[in-house]
Amino acid sequence: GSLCHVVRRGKRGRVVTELSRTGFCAPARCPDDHAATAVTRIAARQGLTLEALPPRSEIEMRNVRPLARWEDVKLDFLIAGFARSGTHSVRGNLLRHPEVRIAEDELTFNWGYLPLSSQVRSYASNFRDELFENANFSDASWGRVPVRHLWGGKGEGVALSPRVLRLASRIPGLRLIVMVREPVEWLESLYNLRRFECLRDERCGDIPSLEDVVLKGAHFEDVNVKDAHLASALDSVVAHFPPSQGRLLLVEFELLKTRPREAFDRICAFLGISAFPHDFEIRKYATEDRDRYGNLGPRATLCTKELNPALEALRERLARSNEHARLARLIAEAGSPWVSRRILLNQSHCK
Ligand SMILES: Nc1ncnc2c1ncn2[C@@H]1O[C@H](COP(=O)(O)OS(=O)(=O)O)[C@@H](OP(=O)(O)O)[C@H]1O
Repeated sequence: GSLCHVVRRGKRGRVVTELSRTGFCAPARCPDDHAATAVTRIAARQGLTLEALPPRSEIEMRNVRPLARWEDVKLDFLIAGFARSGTHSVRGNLLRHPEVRIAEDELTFNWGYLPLSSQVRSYASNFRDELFENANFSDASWGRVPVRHLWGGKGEGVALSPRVLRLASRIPGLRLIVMVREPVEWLESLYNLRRFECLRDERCGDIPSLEDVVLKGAHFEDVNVKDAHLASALDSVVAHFPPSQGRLLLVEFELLKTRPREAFDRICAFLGISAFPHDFEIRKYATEDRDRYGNLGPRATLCTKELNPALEALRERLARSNEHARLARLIAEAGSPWVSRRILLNQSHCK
């Protein structure tokens, strides 16, 4: 397939208008003339004929770019969300697993209905063999080194995008791992990271207070109180990657935090790879933000007396959509043998 633009050139050959942007199917090695004929026909159907255009106009096909299919993407698993829920820790430890290769790039999959071939190629370059040549997989405690490596990646925004979820579900055999954190604590963590990132950036404008984010619906970057309704996003995840088909694993942040070995046993079983050996040190990643941003002031927290009204308002807001009960049900239905008290009993991290 190809994506092309039809433009009109005016006097002196300047492009006057881009008349249409269209996609059509043709063999990848289709000669230019044939492609031009196809495009001229498509343009004519839209009323774009030479006769219909002002004198001296020309129709020109430019920027023809070959398309690919989502089905052409090879990816075994994606850590698809949610941000601030331990996704770095899952990625970092799986990266040290000899049966797994993990893409260096963040995999946002922010592609169109048909991805460009160049997008698929650039994505696949994450898995070029030489990328891993120097990796050390000779740890004796792992025993046998496997032949087949699973290809994985992290794209923590994917779980929040029904469009990308729908398209990515076409990737053959793709399975998702989604980390779930109690929504109040999650919003607080996201707010703090984005605020610190913003403070570090000189072009950053006014940053609303956490109180205003909660009480007045103020938002900046990707911080929006509406997104704290994680269960609604998860409904979409489940619809496109049904756990009953083995396509989705939901892992609670609390499990990762309090019983990391169990969390990784579940992840390895889901992926069908060997469990981490007992002497493997499960590491924490992205937990150092607090230290990194220490010089920019204290973290905002909803747990102070002054912010108690905001905390209660957020809890009420979430209660109205039955957020915690829905999360607990989704986690249990996705096969988790354990749901934390934090989510099951709607316990605030402040207590
Ligand atoms: N193993 C473990 N134990 C306890 N806490 C952990 C762990 N791994 C990550 N974290 C906390 O998770 C937050 C970072 O999550 P992510 O890696 O998903 O963040 S990111 O969106 O990809 O930047 C960040 O949360 P906050 O510190 O509350 O902001 C990390 O401290």
